[in-house]
Amino acid sequence: MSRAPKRDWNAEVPGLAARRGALRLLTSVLQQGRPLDVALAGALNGIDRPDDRALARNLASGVLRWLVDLDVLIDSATERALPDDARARMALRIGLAGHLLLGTPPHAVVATTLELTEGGPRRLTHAVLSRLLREDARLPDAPTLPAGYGLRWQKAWGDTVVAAAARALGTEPATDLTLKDAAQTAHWAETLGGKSLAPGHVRLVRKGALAELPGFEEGAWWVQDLGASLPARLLRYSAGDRVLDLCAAPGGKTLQLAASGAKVMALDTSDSRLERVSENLERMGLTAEIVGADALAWRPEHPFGAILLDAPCSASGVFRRHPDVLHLKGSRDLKPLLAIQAQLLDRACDWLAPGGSLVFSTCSLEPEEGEKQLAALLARRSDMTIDTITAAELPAGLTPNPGGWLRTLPGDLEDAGGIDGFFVARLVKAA
Ligand SMILES: C[S@@+](CC[C@H](N)C(=O)[O-])C[C@H]1O[C@@H](n2cnc3c(N)ncnc32)[C@H](O)[C@@H]1O
Repeated sequence: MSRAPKRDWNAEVPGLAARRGALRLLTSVLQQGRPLDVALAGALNGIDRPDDRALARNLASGVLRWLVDLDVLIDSATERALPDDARARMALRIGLAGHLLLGTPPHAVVATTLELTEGGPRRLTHAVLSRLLREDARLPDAPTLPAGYGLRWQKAWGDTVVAAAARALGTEPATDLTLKDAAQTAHWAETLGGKSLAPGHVRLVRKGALAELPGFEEGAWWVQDLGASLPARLLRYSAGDRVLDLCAAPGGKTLQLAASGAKVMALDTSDSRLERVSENLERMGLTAEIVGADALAWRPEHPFGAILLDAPCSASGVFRRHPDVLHLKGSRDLKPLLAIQAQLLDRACDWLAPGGSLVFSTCSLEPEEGEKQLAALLARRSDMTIDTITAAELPAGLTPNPGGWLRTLPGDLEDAGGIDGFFVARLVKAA
């Protein structure tokens, strides 16, 4: 049997390879429910040029940030709305994102969008696009949050936070680095031309290939949002203590704990994600004991002096870096996640030595995955109490909640480039 020749995506209309990649990425996220990062390898397979790959990712990310508003524009130019999953709608979203966000000239937008529509309604697509280009269609100042999230966050945090979330969604966030050696903060901030908001943290101002920056090869830093670095910073332990990083992969917090001298056991149920923990540890020249296990079925041999539980959650707090989280169906259904979080919390409390420290964190903006989960834990366990987080332990500009925990929200540190949405509570077990 003869095989169809492999298609050369790089030998077509200029810019088309990237747009085909963007289309496959968006189909994977919006129709198959795969996170953007997971979809990348498959969707960009066969696209060789790094700039085409980068453009495909930028277009897909732009569409995901501005999806609601791009659809409003498309619907304003058709009498009968195109189905949500129609190829023509996807092609129009990509074409408009290229034009309105990346400045692709109209003739290139029309040529590539019509090619992408392949087998779909070309005349209709052409008519919609021509009308929007002729009328000089614009996007609003900030994206509209996808259905559900605007209302949910308005109820939980109020209008100011919702407006800040919309601004954050429309902005590609700066890259944050965590340093292996916090004593070298000033050195690396200067060498990398970045800004430090906390010891051991550098926020990069310039863009570019991270692997080419000073310090990458030698393992002086890794990429981690400032918010994501706070849970490990707040855990109480001493160098040499046995610390359990429960739900550890891909390992940002494992690296922090190992770099500060703890004897870390990094446990996660996902073998593929644990491979990334091992790779990250190796690049950084750090060590930890890696355990691949379901924490709900596993038992430790000895209690731990400190446990970090960075629990699986909706991840709605990291929408700035991962705008796909706002469109993945699974992230909207909190129930199964809430049940796992509660069970993991109980396991962590049971495995803690008397007087031990527990940090519970979620990268979520949903109170059910933070404040309410904490309240329920305190109500059902008399052996755990809050160990109050103080302002002195946090980067300047962040304030702990009077209840003793930390909640970071859109709008926090906005002038310095913002921070992901996290909930962090520190608890202590009765001695
Ligand atoms: C929020 S991520 C952890 C991120 C990680 N702490 C870091 O900083 O890189 C949650 C992790 O929980 C893991 N997980 C989910 N359910 C689990 C279970 N029952 N047992 C162990 N790990 C679990 C997932 O595989 C995922 O890697």
